[in-house]
Amino acid sequence: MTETALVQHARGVMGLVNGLGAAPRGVIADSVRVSWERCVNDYRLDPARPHAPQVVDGNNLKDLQARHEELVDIARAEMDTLYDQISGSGYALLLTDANGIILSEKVDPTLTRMFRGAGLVVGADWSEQTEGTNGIGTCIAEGRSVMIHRADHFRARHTALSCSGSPIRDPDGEMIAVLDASVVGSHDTRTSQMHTMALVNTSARLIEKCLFLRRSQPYRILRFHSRPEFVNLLHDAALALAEDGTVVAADDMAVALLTANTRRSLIGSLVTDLFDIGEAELRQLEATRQALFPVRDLRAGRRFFVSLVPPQTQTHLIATQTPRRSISAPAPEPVRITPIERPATMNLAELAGDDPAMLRNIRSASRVADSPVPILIQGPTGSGKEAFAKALHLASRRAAQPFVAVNCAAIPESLIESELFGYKAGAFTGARREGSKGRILQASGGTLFLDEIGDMPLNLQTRLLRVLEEQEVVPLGGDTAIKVDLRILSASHRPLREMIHRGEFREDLYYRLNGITLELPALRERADIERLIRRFIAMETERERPVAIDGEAFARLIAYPWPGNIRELRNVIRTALAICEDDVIRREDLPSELRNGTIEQLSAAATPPSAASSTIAEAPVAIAPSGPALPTPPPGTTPLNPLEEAECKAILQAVEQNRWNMTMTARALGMSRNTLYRKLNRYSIPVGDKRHDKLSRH
Ligand SMILES: Nc1ncnc2c1ncn2[C@@H]1O[C@H](COP(=O)(O)OP(=O)(O)OP(=O)(O)O)[C@@H](O)[C@H]1O
Repeated sequence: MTETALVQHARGVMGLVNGLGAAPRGVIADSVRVSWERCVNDYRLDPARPHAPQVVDGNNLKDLQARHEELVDIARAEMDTLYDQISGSGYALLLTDANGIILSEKVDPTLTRMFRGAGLVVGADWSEQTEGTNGIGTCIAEGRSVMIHRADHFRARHTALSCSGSPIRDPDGEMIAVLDASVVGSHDTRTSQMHTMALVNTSARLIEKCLFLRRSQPYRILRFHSRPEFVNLLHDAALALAEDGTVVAADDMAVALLTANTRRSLIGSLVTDLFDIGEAELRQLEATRQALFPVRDLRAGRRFFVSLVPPQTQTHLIATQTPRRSISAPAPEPVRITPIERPATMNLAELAGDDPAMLRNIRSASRVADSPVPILIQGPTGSGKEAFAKALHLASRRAAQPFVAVNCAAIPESLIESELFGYKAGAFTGARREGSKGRILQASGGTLFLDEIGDMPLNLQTRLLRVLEEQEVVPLGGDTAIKVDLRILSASHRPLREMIHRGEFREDLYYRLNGITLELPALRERADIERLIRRFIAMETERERPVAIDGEAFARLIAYPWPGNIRELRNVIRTALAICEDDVIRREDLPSELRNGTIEQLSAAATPPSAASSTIAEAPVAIAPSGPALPTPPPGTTPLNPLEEAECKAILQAVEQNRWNMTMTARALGMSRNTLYRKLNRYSIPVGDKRHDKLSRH
């Protein structure tokens, strides 16, 4: 901001507070005006006065962090998830205590300097009393979520910031922290900041939930939701119960679902007065741990599903991670499998199985299940993107409305427009006489799933964007717009971000579709492949009696890299079941690519998990025995600056230490796999070397 702009901002603030002038820019919300008044009248701050950030000293900071260790620990995992969702957008995620002191942060390492310059550092005091109106301090002062966008800030020097802060409360309802996402110098509009605000709010609620569950460990915890698939996920409602069934704590979701006024109004009630459940049933539920039981809310009559977690010493928050499979130990005995009925559609929990990445996806998705936040599903072909989209639709309030899937890659380019937007009678030669409604209109009220969105031609991307922004569609040959109400889910196996850089995909459409991104893992990366194989055999067999798979065939299915993912696995199993003799699947029932060679050769043939998220340069890389040497940049690319060189070295080192396992490398570097692949691409580090891939699989 120029000197003049700074002075103008300060003058505008003072003018408004003193009732003399107009707001500095646009319309200022009442809550911002009230905050500015607090800054001037109560804290005696001057918006123009230069002011160094107030940072607590190292020892005091350590004390503060130690005092909030449990909170910081819980928040870290959630901040990692949120960061993955908004990484690449230049945000700093900040956790502060109830006084606005930053306790921890999650920042893109390349932007650290910029955030430091803006005063967003661990230990800094962002209370309203010190920094004036801002996302953290004003959230604390108002006791609610706030978005402070650019010129809403009181101090002129903060007007490059956009901040979204959400309060975090302890199980007693006391505000103990703020979670904030801030960006410097972004030209995003206030409206596009709303997405970030919604995600920050959800993360703050989830941190509260984890804290609630951890602090309620000495009690029985009753968890409930109207949708059975949400029970025992972080999105459900929870009541902590004393031995005799008295509610000793309730979370906000319980307050909302039971339409109570406050947490306090639930505390002291007997659970048997809230639901039509008796003590005997509670005991039975406690013994079966996590089994679901249908109940009715005795006051409002709503139906819920409940589970009961017994008192425990270890937190039981979310599904535990399954250890990675070992491919070196084939099952020696044939595995017998009892047939099960094939469900018409699978729900989210069934699709996720026991895979941690999939479970994380469900957690992310369940936060926005009933909101209009659009979801972009990325994953390699056949990994289950459409199945996941359908399950998301069925888990939302729109479940009874249409789910309309459009595969942008399958429709000829010349027909996409009429297929999507519909047309009036006689709109073009060859059009049906009665016209066509179009897929967008068909989906109105329900969900529109845009599959292979990366294949949509650029000119139609522009039209689609307009439909999404205005929520109305004009059919071809028509002149009146028709209002639509759409939930948008989209999917792509192509790297959309790279397509944006190449000018093949509109950036504004990308952000409009990508409220959150879910990455579906390739089948070879799933931790629950053995369970999936068993389940497919059980589902696909048409026999009534059990079937079996012998150890050798089973080991081959586990070792094979599955370039076609779940779809390929299903087809291989269908064929094997059709041709196998004596109801036992053996090696000879498998296709040649799985049948030939040793098991080690099969697994060594694995291709890198790059197809979904990135196109990685194939240039060879030289790795010196003493440590990683930097790859030679391909001709025509800009040489690396010293900072990039250091980052490239650190990534190479981490990649080697983690034996080219990209998931572990990303975790070690504290970045998402997507970001890692982007950086590998940027630094021309190839991941296609089969030797490395083989190493990563053991
Ligand atoms: N977790 C799962 N368990 C069982 N079956 C699954 C699972 N995920 C997907 N499937 C099945 O695998 C097949 C492929 O899934 P789907 O069509 O959803 O993949 P996709 O990623 O959308 O594929 P593409 O990229 O080719 O469009 C479908 O028959 C689907 O029902």
